[in-house]
Amino acid sequence: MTRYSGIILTGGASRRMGTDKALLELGGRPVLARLAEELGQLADSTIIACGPRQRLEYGSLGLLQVTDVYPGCGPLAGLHAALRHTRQDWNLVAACDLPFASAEFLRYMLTAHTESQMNTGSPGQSGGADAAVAVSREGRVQPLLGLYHKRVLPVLEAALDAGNYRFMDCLNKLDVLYVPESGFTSAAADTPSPVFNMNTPADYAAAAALVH
Ligand SMILES: Nc1nc2c(ncn2[C@@H]2O[C@H](COP(=O)(O)OP(=O)(O)OP(=O)(O)O)[C@@H](O)[C@H]2O)c(=O)[nH]1
Repeated sequence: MTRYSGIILTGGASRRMGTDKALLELGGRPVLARLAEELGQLADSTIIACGPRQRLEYGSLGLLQVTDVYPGCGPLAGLHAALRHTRQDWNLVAACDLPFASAEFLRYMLTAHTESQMNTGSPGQSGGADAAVAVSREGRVQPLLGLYHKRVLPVLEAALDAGNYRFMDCLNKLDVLYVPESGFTSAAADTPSPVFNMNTPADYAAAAALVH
């Protein structure tokens, strides 16, 4: 059975929100704690890819933390830093501004990934696509919710070394499975979209209204 590590990206500046998005509370808990619990359902252990200041602020949550090797270079650098430390080849990734990223949706993505491996005739722990990323119902690619194999590290590192921090440019160099949210149905009614993106105070208010 394939084993997974978990990665939560929190190292952004949260400029639009004006406060650290990872520590905002939804349903009485910080988003970071919610995501750690969701990833913890599937991953052996979870790493937070954070900034240096956050290491102290997140201490009480008791999660492993790493800081970026390429500071100030965006989420690509966060994924790079985390992949250098995770134990498993396959890594489940969620950004802290996707508060409704769920184990249930990630399981759906894993099933899609496994099926694609079988369809391409390359089943096995390291066969098939290098990554699987979510695509919203509106067709927007969300690279910060998905599955990445450690073998993507050299591609990430080359891009960071070259000063190209655009995530999509990296995805275009990888074998990526794009998993549409539209094929996903949650077992629970009224489940918020797993790719709901929370960047501004208005987004936070909308997210809070979705939590019962
Ligand atoms: N480790 C790490 N994570 C990052 C970095 N930049 C962004 N992230 C994370 O990636 C996700 C998406 O970030 P963005 O919304 O693009 O940027 P942000 O800095 O969080 O927010 P803004 O300052 O409002 O643009 C969030 O979970 C961020 O915490 C970075 O340089 N390092």
